[in-house]
Amino acid sequence: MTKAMLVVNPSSGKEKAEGYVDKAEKTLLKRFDEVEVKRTEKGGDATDFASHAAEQNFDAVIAMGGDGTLNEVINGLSIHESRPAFGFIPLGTVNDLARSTGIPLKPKKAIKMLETAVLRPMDVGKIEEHFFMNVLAVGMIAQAVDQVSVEQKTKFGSIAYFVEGLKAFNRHELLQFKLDYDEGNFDGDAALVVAGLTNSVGGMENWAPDAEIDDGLLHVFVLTKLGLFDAAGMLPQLVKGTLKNSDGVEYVQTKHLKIDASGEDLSVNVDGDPGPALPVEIKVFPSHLNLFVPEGGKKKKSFFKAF
Ligand SMILES: Nc1ncnc2c1ncn2[C@@H]1O[C@H](COP(=O)(O)OP(=O)(O)OP(=O)(O)O)[C@@H](O)[C@H]1O
Repeated sequence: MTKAMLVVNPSSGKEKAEGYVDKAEKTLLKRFDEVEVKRTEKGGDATDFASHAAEQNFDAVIAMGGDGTLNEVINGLSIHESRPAFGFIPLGTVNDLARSTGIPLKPKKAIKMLETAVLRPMDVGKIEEHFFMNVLAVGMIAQAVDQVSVEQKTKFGSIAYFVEGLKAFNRHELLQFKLDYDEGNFDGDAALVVAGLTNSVGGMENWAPDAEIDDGLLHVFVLTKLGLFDAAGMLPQLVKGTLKNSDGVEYVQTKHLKIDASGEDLSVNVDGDPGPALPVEIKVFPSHLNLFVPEGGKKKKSFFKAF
């Protein structure tokens, strides 16, 4: 007998989640013998539910929510030896994992996709004691993104990030960073360090076109200049998918990373939410989870059918 858990954050996606629960449950019942629906009430619930599902040998945990909820579910699953398959119905503002895998951004379509979805291995990162699925960012702009409140996101969606990001350009001072990666180190001034597992970062799908969700690598970008003028110069490269070649950008691929910075008390933005303070150690767990992705997606060789 197969069992799936549907973890719903009713506050996510401008509080529209509830309207999709019935449809999602019915769709999952086409694939699984039993579906348990769990609604979160506060931060931490989604992690506890997912962890419980792993302990109870559920076959799959499907998250319905924004990146915060997805990150929590990944944390609940990743600590276990035996991990249920992971799926999600995106409801938030950014949804880089959906953008990177062809999972529809529209909830109705994402639910429909689950009927025929296949499993694909995905890497998970670990920063200190916390797992992540998309991206880490450190610098003044990342600090600014941390200032966006849940209320602002619910009301204004991605515009809230944009406004806070623009404000931060006024104080884009360079910081003294020290990075250690597999094949070297960086010791110098930078405005922003971004380390991603996915090709899409902050909703920008061409950020790191080389990145695959199962390549076992962190794609690290060190932006050594980042005034409004420099950012405008990088824009065409970002559109073309060649950001790594931009003037003022250092790019490395690595499995391990240490980040430190002197001066400011900086914390790391993890998958769009505030995370631990520097210094931090980061490690990739290759193909740690199996993710439901659209049938016939981009990279067929590592897809497999289950349930
Ligand atoms: N019932 C609830 N009411 C209010 N907040 C909740 C509830 N359940 C969970 N939360 C909190 O809501 C946070 C934000 O959720 P999430 O990121 O999934 O949605 P979002 O803010 O709409 O998406 P995004 O961050 O992509 O914009 C979670 O990290 C969690 O702490």
